[in-house]
Order: sequence, then structure tokens, then C-alpha cells
Amino acid sequence: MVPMIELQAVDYTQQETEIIRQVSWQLRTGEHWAILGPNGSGKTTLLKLACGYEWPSGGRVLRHGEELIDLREWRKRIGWIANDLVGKVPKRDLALETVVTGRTAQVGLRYLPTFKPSEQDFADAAERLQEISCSHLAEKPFGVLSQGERQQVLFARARMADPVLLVLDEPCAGMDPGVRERFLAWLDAQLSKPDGPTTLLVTHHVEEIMPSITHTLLMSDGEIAQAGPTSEVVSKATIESAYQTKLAELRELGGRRWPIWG
Ligand SMILES: Nc1ncnc2c1ncn2[C@@H]1O[C@H](COP(=O)(O)OP(=O)(O)OP(=O)(O)O)[C@@H](O)[C@H]1O
Repeated sequence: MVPMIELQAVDYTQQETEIIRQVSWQLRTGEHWAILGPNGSGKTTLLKLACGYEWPSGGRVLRHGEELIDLREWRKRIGWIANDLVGKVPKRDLALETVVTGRTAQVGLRYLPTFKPSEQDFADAAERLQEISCSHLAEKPFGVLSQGERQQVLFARARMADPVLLVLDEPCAGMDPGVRERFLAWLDAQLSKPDGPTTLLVTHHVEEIMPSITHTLLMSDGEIAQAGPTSEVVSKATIESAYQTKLAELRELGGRRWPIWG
């Protein structure tokens, strides 16, 4: 099978600083990957290169085996759920209205003069919420939702564009442990579905790599330190080396790996 995305010896330099060096990696349709790595190691830059928001300074990025594709069309098929999006959604827009805006690249339904959703758009949005067991959120203003519920609504919104790839950039940042655990259990159930979209999850926390996220890529100082099955990549030695700190133990429990620092 031709990879959905293939990076071949990719370099990325800005202001004479090498941010990404000689990165080669393949993402195949249906795979779910976690992207780990210390602050500033190049995770977001790698995603931007893979998704076509930045151009490499050297090497090649292939999408479905081709280098030259219409990037505007390609980007439309990527659901990128970043935390800055949460801050951009008007608080009084209802969850259903927020999901509807997944048909455009913008948020804020009441402020989009050129986008007048049809009844079918609203019906599709309701279906997206129903698919992920979140119909009860439809009539709630986005501003009153918990952080976990906001991520669920943005997930449904991303699915309005029928994405081939979902990118979740630190979705659990700022969640309390209960909200986080419920969100992760829900996410794991979504990603375990056979028709679930190919997914990349950026996180700083090893225990957020749920069993459905079968592959992990570890960035270190602009290079891939390791990439492959989560069970091989996420080990005590690699985590200690990546974060330059001691682990007393990396405990396996419930299909997840829990670091005990110190
Ligand atoms: N356009 C740019 N110009 C100059 N430096 C940049 C640019 N984009 C990124 N960098 C630098 O490249 C490095 C990698 O940034 P990147 O955002 O990819 O890291 P990250 O692993 O996602 O970090 P974090 O975990 O803190 O979000 C950082 O040192 C950052 O300051």
C-alpha cells in the first residue's frame, strides 16, 4: 500500500537554524500515531510539513505517492484540532452550530456572512454528534462546555469535512484528571472503530497514548529519535533519554504505559 504521507530525508531551516534534520517517516491509511518529544523538539513543525502547511528546505514530502498535488484540496481533507481553535470559537455559538462550521475552514457561524448552512448541513452536523454519542451537547453554548466536551465537539466538527487525517494537538492540555480520563476513554473508542480516520496525536504525556494508538514517533532536537510500534518505542530507556530525567518505573496498566518519575 502506498503511504498516505511519506517524508524522505526532509530538512527544514528557518533563519539559518536547522529545525528539522533528515527526517524520513511513513504514515499509512488507518494508522494511529502518537507524536512525543520535549518542548521545541520539532513536533509541530513536523506536522506542518506533513500536512502541507510548510515546505521543506530539503528532501521530499509525498502524499499518496505524489509530490505535486493540489495542496488546497489536500488540506481540506485534514481535520486539525489545535488548542488555539478552542479560543477562536465564539462562546455563545451552540455546539451544533460549531459542528456545522466544519463545512468551512472558519469558526463563528454568526460571523460568517458568506456561509449560510442548509438544513442538510445541520442534519449532517447532528449526525456527526450522534455518531460520537454527543447529541446531548447540541443545544449547549460552546462557552459552557467542559474542556473535554469542547474537544468532542471539535472532533465532530473536524469530521464534517470527511477528513482522511485527523490531527489532535495536545487535546488534553488543561483538563482535570477526571475529564481527561473520560475524554481519553471516549477517544480510544472512536479510534478503535474500523472506519475511524487516520489520526496523529501530539502529547507530552506517555499515559495519554491509548491502546488504539499503536504507533509512536519520538522527536528529539529536530530528528526522529525513534518511530514504530508504541510497544517498542515507549520504553523506560527512550523516555529517560528523550526527556533527560530519571524514571523510577514505566508501568504497563490497562494497555497504557504510566511513567513514575524519580
Ligand atoms: N518559523 C520559525 N522561525 C524560527 N524558528 C522556528 C520557526 N518555527 C519553529 N521554530 C523553532 O523550531 C523549534 C521547534 O518548534 P516546534 O514548534 O516544532 O516544536 P514542538 O516540539 O512542537 O514544541 P512544543 O512541545 O513546545 O510545542 C523551536 O525551537 C521553535 O522556536
